[in-house]
Amino acid sequence: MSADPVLHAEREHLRRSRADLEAMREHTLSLTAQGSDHVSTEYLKAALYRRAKALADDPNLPLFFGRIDRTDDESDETYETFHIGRRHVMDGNGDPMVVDWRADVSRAFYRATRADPHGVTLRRRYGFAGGELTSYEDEHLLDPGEADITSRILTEEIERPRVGPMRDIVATIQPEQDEVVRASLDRTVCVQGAPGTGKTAVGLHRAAFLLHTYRERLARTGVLVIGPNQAFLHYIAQVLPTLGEVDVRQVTVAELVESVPIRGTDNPETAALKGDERLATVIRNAIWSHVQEPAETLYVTRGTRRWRVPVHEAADAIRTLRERGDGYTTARSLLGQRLAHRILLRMEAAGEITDDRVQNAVARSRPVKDYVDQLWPALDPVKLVMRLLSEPELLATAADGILGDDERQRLLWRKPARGPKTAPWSHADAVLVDEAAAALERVPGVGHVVLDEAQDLSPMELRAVGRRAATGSLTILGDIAQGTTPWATPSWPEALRHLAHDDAHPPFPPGTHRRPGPRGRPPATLEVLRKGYRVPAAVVEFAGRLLPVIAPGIAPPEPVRSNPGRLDVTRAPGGDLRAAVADAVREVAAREGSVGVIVADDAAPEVAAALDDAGPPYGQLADDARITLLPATLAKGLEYDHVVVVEPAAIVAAEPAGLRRLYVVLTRAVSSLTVVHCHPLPDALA
Ligand SMILES: Nc1ncnc2c1ncn2[C@@H]1O[C@H](COP(=O)(O)OP(=O)(O)OP(=O)(O)O)[C@@H](O)[C@H]1O
Repeated sequence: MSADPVLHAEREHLRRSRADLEAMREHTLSLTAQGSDHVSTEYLKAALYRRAKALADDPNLPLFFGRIDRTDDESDETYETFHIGRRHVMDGNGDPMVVDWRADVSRAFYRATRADPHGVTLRRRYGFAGGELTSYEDEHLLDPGEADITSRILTEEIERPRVGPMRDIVATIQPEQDEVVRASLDRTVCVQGAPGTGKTAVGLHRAAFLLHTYRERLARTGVLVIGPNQAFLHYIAQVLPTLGEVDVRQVTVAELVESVPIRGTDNPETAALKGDERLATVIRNAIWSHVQEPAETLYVTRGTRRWRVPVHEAADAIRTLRERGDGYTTARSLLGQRLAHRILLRMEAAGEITDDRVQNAVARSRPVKDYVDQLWPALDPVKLVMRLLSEPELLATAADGILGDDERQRLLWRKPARGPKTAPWSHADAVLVDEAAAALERVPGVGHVVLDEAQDLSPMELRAVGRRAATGSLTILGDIAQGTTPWATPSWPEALRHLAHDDAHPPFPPGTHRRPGPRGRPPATLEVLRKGYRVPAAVVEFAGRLLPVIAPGIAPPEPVRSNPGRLDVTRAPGGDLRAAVADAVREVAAREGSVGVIVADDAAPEVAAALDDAGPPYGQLADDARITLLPATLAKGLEYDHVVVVEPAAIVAAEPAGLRRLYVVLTRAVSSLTVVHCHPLPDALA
């Protein structure tokens, strides 16, 4: 028995909670799935199986990490106690043993302060080793004599060595983060935050919160998480499943717009132009340029009679359809019916008996179909964009008054493509195809989209993301100072404008009357996270020297960790970079925690050779090794206890936004940063 009666009682509560969870699981397993038919029985079976799986106890994760005791406003007497954990656990009577961290009662655990205690008399945090409760920490929020302390449990969580993939932060979500996590589903929230302020963590926890709070709605519509690349997705992949959410799709931007085989790359200028929002108008112009003014009367023969739709009536039908604001294909699909309707009116005027079946038959008749095909031809998004990038005349018409001669030249492929399978598609082209597809027909969206590293997306990419959330909301996470693409967003209002565009109201057809938007999207709010949970003070000070140059007006994170961390800047003795790198990596490898060796992309083979010769064993990004060698362009969003940055000058020289890349790279460090160089450091750092 533990000497401390409080600890003893809490351990007892943990033991009982575990037993209750096991009972819940056994109960679920004992249920027989009995649907009305085979399919629904199988469906129920699967649902029960998943529920039982979700109720499995992970012996290494505590069932609860905190507790609040509350009093109601009237009397100080009646206490309610809630243990707060990753999932809800109830006893045999249905009373809560542990409440889900996302439940409404749990909010006070995260938000209560001495100034605003939310009715909380006691907040308790627990220390755990493995799954076993080892300590606790109490705050009596109503006791004026008790001083504010920095939670040791929070400090330990922040300062623990980082090994393996990203973990959840449910036990220690901070008030400014909780505001974002618990923002309601109808709110789009844009988060600007310096490196390590917890943007990614907050975005994933908001997804988990929304899935819990709006379970039914989101089960139907879905949640989508979008990250910059596979390495990043791999790093964050386990966070949502740990929180019990296994149904969230996590994709890269490239996967989001996957429609053509990518076999080419664009130079930065061309990619920037293809990402420019003017291309949305060019694409719509190209699409709508296919609609012709009718020049001939439409004749339809039925039985012994011939009916006609005169040119001005056909033109009228086409004009009204264009003005509806629907996609090209959607509007096209209505034209046959509209023309048939005109014929029906004539039939009725002539005394014929008609009904819907007659109208449908006329709409599907050969003459009407041919007429529609000629005036409003069917289009395919892939072929349309292929032609736009191959046919100077089509591009010239579509870009008239929008792009200059040189810009049009830049867009055209050097050799016109012969077919969609062999065209030299680039990622930026795939984004154009996505835009074309949306201009033809609206794509179904999801209930919520979490977009990470949003500052790097082009306007056209932002549109592609925004349309996935056309009927939902977004969490947009990023840092203007970490924007490294040539088209990185200069400001959040600008990015939000692209994200919130409305495909139903494209910038075309020009001169036509537009209906007001069918749904007013609520405006997005911008939140700024300031406290930094990753980068220690010494490293913040060093990397922060770049900020006035790369992003004036953006503040560095305010480090929460008490340990100032360690910074070593080493000029390679005798100009031998390889030896100096191997030395540095060997030295930091002796410390506890993960190691990231970050180099200019070009230099990766050389540094790999140096480590092979004289360094400790290491792996590449996918290997999950303790020491990872990684190219600078893949470091974004990741973190390592000890970071060795090799030759900053080379990282800066490698790309136009090289100084921003360097800022990203330097801010991956959790405990120590070692900079090894031969060439002088960039002025701003020196
Ligand atoms: N409230 C918290 N409690 C404990 N750890 C936290 C908290 N908030 C963030 N962290 C940790 O701080 C680190 C940085 O968080 P995260 O990667 O989400 O930051 P970020 O703002 O997305 O950084 P970057 O801009 O570099 O991508 C992670 O290890 C995360 O778990």
